[in-house]
Amino acid sequence: MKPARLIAIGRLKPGPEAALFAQYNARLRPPLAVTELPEARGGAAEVRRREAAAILAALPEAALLIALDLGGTAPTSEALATLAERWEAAARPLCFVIGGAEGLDPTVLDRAAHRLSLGPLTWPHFLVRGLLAEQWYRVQAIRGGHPYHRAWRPG
Ligand SMILES: C[S@@+](CC[C@H](N)C(=O)[O-])C[C@H]1O[C@@H](n2cnc3c(N)ncnc32)[C@H](O)[C@@H]1O
Repeated sequence: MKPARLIAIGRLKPGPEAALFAQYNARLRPPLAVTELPEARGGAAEVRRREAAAILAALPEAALLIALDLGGTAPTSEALATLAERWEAAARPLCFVIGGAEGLDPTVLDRAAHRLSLGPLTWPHFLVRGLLAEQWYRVQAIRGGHPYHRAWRPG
């Protein structure tokens, strides 16, 4: 896998969510490089705007941005593996973004090359880090033919 960065709102304290992320990120070759940005204060729209300014400032200029967003498309793990190949072929720094409690501002969503949903349920942003790391590890397993991923669907 090519190197990828994760920009995430909030400081993840030691606890189950941090352990989950660390467990899967340690299996990734290479692991996701994480940039944490502080949660903004204010009304919901103001929080989104301020966090968006920080996200866009932290983003490498040529980055291929993948926004974790409930309103995005929710691929199967196999389809995510295919998307990963396409994203890597673009030869741009791959950067995932996870929003805060108020979600991502439209300026970030508009900048995204892809809006990735992990399904229609709303997950806490700190848990999304672990879910993303697990799926990115699964993508690595799918691409490498590793038995961690067992493709099976009920007939
Ligand atoms: C608590 S959620 C924000 C909820 C907010 N009302 C919204 O609609 O985006 C915090 C962040 O976690 C991520 N997230 C939560 N659930 C998700 C899902 N099902 N798919 C993709 N990302 C999700 C998104 O990046 C979101 O900005």
